Amino acid sequence: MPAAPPAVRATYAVPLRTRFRGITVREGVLLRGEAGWGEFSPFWDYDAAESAAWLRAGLEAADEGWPDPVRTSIPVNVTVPAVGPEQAHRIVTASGGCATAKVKVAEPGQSLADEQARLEAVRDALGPDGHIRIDANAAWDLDTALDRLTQLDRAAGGLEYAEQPCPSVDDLAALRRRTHVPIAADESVRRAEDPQAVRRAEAADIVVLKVQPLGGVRACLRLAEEVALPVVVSSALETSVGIAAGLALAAALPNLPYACGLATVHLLERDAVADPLLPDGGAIEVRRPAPTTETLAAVNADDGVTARWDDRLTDVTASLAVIR
Ligand SMILES: O=C(O)CCC(=O)C1=CC=C[C@@H](O)[C@@H]1C(=O)O
Ligand SMILES: [Mg+2]
Repeated sequence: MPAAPPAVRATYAVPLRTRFRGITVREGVLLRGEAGWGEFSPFWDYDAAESAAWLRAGLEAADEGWPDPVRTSIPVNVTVPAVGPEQAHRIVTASGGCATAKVKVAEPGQSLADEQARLEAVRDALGPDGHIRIDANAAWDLDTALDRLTQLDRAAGGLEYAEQPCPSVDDLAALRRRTHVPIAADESVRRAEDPQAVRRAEAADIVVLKVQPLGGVRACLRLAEEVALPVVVSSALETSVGIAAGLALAAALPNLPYACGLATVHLLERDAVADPLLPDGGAIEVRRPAPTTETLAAVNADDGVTARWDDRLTDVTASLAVIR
């Protein structure tokens, strides 16, 4: 792997259609190497050391490419941000045929009633055969999680699983022993020193793997094998350049029992490619669309944002050299 990021690169900044994860504009750098385009877009709350994994993933895409796929299409969930019930209904109906919805809950400032109304609307839009999962982004303590899971499971007409209801692995394990709702670990894998702790503590039924924070497709395949739990591949809200890496992971996993969280390009107002990776019939085709001069111009960041990302790339490259 080269010590420096490829010289051919483009910094993008694209507004989100709905506030998500506290952000309203998604930014990052697209890198072009011998194997194609890669994406480097750590959120700003990831420091240089944590962002090294994100850079490894972008460089893997640009310089090496990915292992061969074993499937050609990936079933996906529609992602429903913390919006009101009418909008939630519309998002599911316009999702491109998704039979699974992932609903954000535990958003600051929202009540249990808001969440119940959102879940009821999503169930109405999906019908009785659809699957509903929730993501609390580690917001609840154990007692709150127990209470909320009971209430939200009822409002949803059954939950497929709850993603990261509590922050600690111990609380996830305790919760898992006391609820029938399956538990998925996300932050406990992607931001943890020791992603295997989840398996040792029997804290989850499912792990959510994201290519950028976990250092690339090959690193995720190794982790999936070691952790030996069903995997849901999710996005980090990338452009289609980053989503292609998630699809490559989902396509290369030996087993893929659940829909993946890769249908997030529609959360962006614009994409970096002309033929975005969006679902059709509830699945996204495994392919790798490339940006063009015109599509890059449409998402181009201004000089100030580009300078910030140039600095960040320099810092993260330095920490990558130390970590490697
Ligand atoms: O899994 C999905 O449906 C979409 C991706 C998604 O929800 C996320 C992407 C990026 C950052 C996270 O806050 C969030 C998540 O927690 O899973
Ligand atoms: Mg999550």
